[in-house]
Amino acid sequence: MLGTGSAFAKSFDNNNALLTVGERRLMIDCGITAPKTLFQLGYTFGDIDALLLTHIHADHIGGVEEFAFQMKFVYGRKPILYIADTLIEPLWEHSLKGGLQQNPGDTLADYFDVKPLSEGVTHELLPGLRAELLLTRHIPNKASYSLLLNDTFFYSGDMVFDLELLESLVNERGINVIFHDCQLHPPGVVHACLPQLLTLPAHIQRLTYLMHYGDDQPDFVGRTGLMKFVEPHTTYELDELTAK
Ligand SMILES: Nc1ccn([C@@H]2O[C@@H]3COP(=O)(O)O[C@H]3[C@H]2O)c(=O)n1
Ligand SMILES: [Zn+2]
Ligand SMILES: [Zn+2]
Repeated sequence: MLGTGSAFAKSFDNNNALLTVGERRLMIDCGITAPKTLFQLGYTFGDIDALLLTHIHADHIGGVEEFAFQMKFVYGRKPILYIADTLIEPLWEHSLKGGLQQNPGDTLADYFDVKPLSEGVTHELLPGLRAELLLTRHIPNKASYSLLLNDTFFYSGDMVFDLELLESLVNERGINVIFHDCQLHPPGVVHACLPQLLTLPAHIQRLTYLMHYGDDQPDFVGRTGLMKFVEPHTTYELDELTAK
């Protein structure tokens, strides 16, 4: 995990991840803090093969302009950009064009090898890494996607509490690890909040790890029921997590 903080956290970096599969690396979201975090952890943008974006908020896309410019002008190649088909136009028109457009007619494709993802369809992102996007509720009229990885691991994009979805993922789809965004204080208007997540049945809590939390997270250690916190700047072995 590059970071595990909420959008406003200052002691935790943005909730972004770097997945390594064999020799290849996929970054999940690239927020404001991602360029500096990568540097602090000893990576460069040149180490990244592909970027996947969950939705358009600065803690998830605020570092994309630098990523795009560095890949073009420092590393001289187009990384893969995996993104929901519905987000391509708003990402360029509403967020990136102001900084990245150099010539009229420039598009995302001038910086990235854009691979549109359709919701509900499994795509192979890297050899050995399959992903399905799930449209999950975050902010009304704003698309945000969560990820099902290799049919075993659920990684929430920002989303509200959705008991029905979590039950169906675990009870019907065989998900055995959940990384879920967690707002520590209620009410959970645009994120699941801790009191809501504490109502999850025990067998789901045991599979659940909390991320995207605020600066007072240390006050909540030991107060998360059967759920654990995802730690920042920490590597998790998916095979080990999902094998439990
Ligand atoms: N309707 C909204 C919209 C946004 N927000 C806050 O702004 C943050 C943007 O990044 P986030 O990680 O989605 O978390 C959002 C809320 O903290 C919020 O609280 N209510
Ligand atoms: Zn966020
Ligand atoms: Zn968000």
